[in-house]
Amino acid sequence: MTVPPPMVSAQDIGKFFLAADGRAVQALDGVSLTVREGEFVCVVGPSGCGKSTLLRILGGLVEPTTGTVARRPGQPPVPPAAFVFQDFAVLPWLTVRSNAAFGLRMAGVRRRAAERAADAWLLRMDLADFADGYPDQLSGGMRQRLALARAFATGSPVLLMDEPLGSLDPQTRRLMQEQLLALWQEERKTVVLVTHSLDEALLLGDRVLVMSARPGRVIEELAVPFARPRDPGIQDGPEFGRLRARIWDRLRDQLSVSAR
Ligand SMILES: Nc1ncnc2c1ncn2[C@@H]1O[C@H](COP(=O)(O)OP(=O)(O)OP(=O)(O)O)[C@@H](O)[C@H]1O
Repeated sequence: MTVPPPMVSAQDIGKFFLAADGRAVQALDGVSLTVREGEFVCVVGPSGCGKSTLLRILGGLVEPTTGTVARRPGQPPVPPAAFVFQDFAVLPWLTVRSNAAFGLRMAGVRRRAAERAADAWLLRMDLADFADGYPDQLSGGMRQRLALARAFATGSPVLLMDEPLGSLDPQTRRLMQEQLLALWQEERKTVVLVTHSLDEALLLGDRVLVMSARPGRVIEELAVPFARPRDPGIQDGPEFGRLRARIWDRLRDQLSVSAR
């Protein structure tokens, strides 16, 4: 079997920020990872350990202080990576259609073509009836589906997701996890997803990376053994519980470090 090519890889990433009081804050320390084409990698870790910073560095929004990042070059106008953020990042002054087309418009695609791609994704995400409305007419779950439509519509092979379901109520979140699982199975994008939910990481990911308390390092990497396509019912099985307990054991130590 041939090994898929790396889409994003990071070598020995370190990141310092200057805090408001002038102190240097080390967010990341020696993080290395390679994400291969079609892989779904989930990142868990204590609050403030640098997960979002790592994702932004992988996507080129933030420069690392040390280390290097390599991304497979995109085929313009498709951006090499598209982001999905927790707070939906929808623009309230644009219609739902223009929001869905926004990523492509930013990549220089003409309005007509961008809106055609957006409409196709709005249809897939059950939002076609709202295309001419505005985001404030959408529920939280619908807004997050809009954010996903925008990212998928870009055609980017790499999706970087920062707690994309974190603002949703538990039932909507579970439904969205199942929807994301099905979408990934159809689209086979390369995904890096940051989450606080161990269940989400195990349900969706091929690998789960566990990060230490700040400065964030990768302290464990777990290959998720469940075959694809996955049935969301795996969450109720004993193997799922065993893996969740294993990750929690590693994480618990780090949470107590970060609480000190
Ligand atoms: N632009 C910035 N300027 C200064 N400090 C920053 C900046 N961005 C992040 N930090 C600091 O870097 C550390 C890591 O932040 P980051 O948001 O990456 O963590 P996180 O693991 O994603 O947190 P959470 O799980 O709470 O979202 C934190 O201490 C944060 O305050």
